[in-house]
Amino acid sequence: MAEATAATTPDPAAIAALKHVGLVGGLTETKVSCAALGDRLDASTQTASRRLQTLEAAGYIERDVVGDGQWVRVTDAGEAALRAEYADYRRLFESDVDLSLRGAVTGGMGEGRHYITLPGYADQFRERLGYEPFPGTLNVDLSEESVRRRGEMAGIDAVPIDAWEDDDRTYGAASCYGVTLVAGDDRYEEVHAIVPDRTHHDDDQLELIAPERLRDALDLDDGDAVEIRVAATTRADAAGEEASETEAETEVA
Ligand SMILES: Cc1cc2nc3c(=O)[nH]c(=O)nc-3n(C[C@H](O)[C@H](O)[C@H](O)COP(=O)(O)O)c2cc1C
Ligand SMILES: Nc1ccn([C@@H]2O[C@H](COP(=O)(O)OP(=O)(O)O)[C@@H](O)[C@H]2O)c(=O)n1
Ligand SMILES: [Mg+2]
Repeated sequence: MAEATAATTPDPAAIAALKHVGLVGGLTETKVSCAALGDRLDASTQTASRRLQTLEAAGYIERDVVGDGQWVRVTDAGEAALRAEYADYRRLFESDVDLSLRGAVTGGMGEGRHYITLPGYADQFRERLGYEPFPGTLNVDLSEESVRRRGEMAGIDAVPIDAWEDDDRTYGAASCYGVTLVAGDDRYEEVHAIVPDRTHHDDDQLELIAPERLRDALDLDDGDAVEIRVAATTRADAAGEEASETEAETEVA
């Protein structure tokens, strides 16, 4: 079984250039000159040009060079990177992140069951999530809008599942986000969206685990619309709780 690898991520300087392209209209399409971009970034025209090349190579922008500049459009991957930045700021300043993703139930590659039941993962699920998941992952094909918004999950606290190895190979780490799965008038609260570091799926699929077979619990078939409400606890919340606990302890002492 081939192991998928993550693509290289542009550095913060390239992300700053991407933000500027977005601000001048690049989320649809905009004409950019490297001289103006350089001014804005306090860098030379050559540096600005290199940043655009980096962003293009990473698949974050598409470019069409013309005589007096270039038309630039931020791609979905680029927008997701900007939304991940946005999530960091929300985490800093907001305690109530409201993220709801939508999509349709779909079948996957039949591998979820294998991974979920491996002892190296199953033991961690039991200890850290407090339940033994049904063997498999319910796959959700996210809407275009939700594919763009899923980058915001970076700002929400996840339960980490560590990498491990056996005699034959290594197994990658994963993050579990507490979610509520809503289907019509029914909902299932004890669900986690599991995001493996290594996966064969693109960003458009989100995998869910739960103590029960969700297709039975919520009477789901392929194609059924579902909403995934990501729990509104952020690191800002957690920091606030820790601070008030410390204050309370100080008062008692
Ligand atoms: C807990 C967990 C760990 C995973 N670890 C790996 C891994 O180490 N290497 C890998 O190639 N894929 C890994 N995967 C991803 C699977 O290869 C695959 O992308 C996905 O889980 C298939 O699910 P499906 O059968 O529902 O389509 C992992 C998946 C899960 C759920
Ligand atoms: N909590 C869960 C996990 C998996 N499932 C389903 O259980 C089956 C096995 O999961 P899987 O991940 O091995 O298979 P696919 O998602 O690749 O089809 C699939 O039909 C999933 O949709 C579920 O209904 N509820
Ligand atoms: Mg699955």
